Amino acid sequence: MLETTGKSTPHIQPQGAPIAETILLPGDPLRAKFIAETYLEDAQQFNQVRGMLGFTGTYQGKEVSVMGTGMGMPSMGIYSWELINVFGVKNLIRVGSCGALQDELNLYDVVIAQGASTDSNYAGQYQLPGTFAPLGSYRLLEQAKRAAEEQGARTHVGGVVSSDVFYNANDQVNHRWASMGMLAVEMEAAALYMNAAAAGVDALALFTVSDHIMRQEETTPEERQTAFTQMMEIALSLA
Ligand SMILES: O=P(O)(O)O[C@H]1O[C@H](CO)[C@@H](O)[C@H]1O
Ligand SMILES: O=c1cc[nH]c(=O)[nH]1
Repeated sequence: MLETTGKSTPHIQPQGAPIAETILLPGDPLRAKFIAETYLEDAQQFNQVRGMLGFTGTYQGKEVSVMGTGMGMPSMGIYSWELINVFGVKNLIRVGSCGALQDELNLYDVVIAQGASTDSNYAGQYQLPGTFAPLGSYRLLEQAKRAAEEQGARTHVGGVVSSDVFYNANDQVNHRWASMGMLAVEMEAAALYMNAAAAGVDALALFTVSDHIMRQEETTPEERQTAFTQMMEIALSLA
């Protein structure tokens, strides 16, 4: 466990409660609570600032934390940066929902984001002499793919789009990303991958397909909070 005594940030105040080196990061803090209540033994809450609930416990004897990150790259950017650079977290695994862009994806399928293209300018801060390609950790990706196969989960590995815009005024945007082979759209993975790359730690984003953009199919908010258990179990196996 990482020692947090005396450490706090404007957004994470553990008050001495531990944080593990491996953390699961759903956007929705109630999904974090669900994961802690369903899977963790001896869970202790380590954050409640802004309702962004965080918990630490054990899963099959291994230490693991789970915390909400909110929606969008600025929010993910803050929480993942603080977890990595202040609290020393080393393995960050996003467990999100996504909108499918390709025909072969169905509701509840699992997507593993090998890379995350984006319409955001988050990479501008690094002042690179070109365009950065945000990639997931290959080590975590291999482990996740193996765990998904063992579980028999319908899984797709490839690129996702991390968008700043949920309600886009341009109705062609998703079709353009689909034409470049992107599997799905979501809103945070690129910022997570960039913060991890800048700090030299491992990150991976897993998703459950919550809606199909091209076929106008969707799940309910209750299902988004709790019904994504295959993805959660794959992520927990990475601890
Ligand atoms: O279900 P989460 O993890 O929040 O992820 C997706 O859902 C939100 C949009 O409804 C965005 O945060 C998007 O990335
Ligand atoms: O960001 C997201 C997440 C789920 N579905 C979408 O259409 N977009």
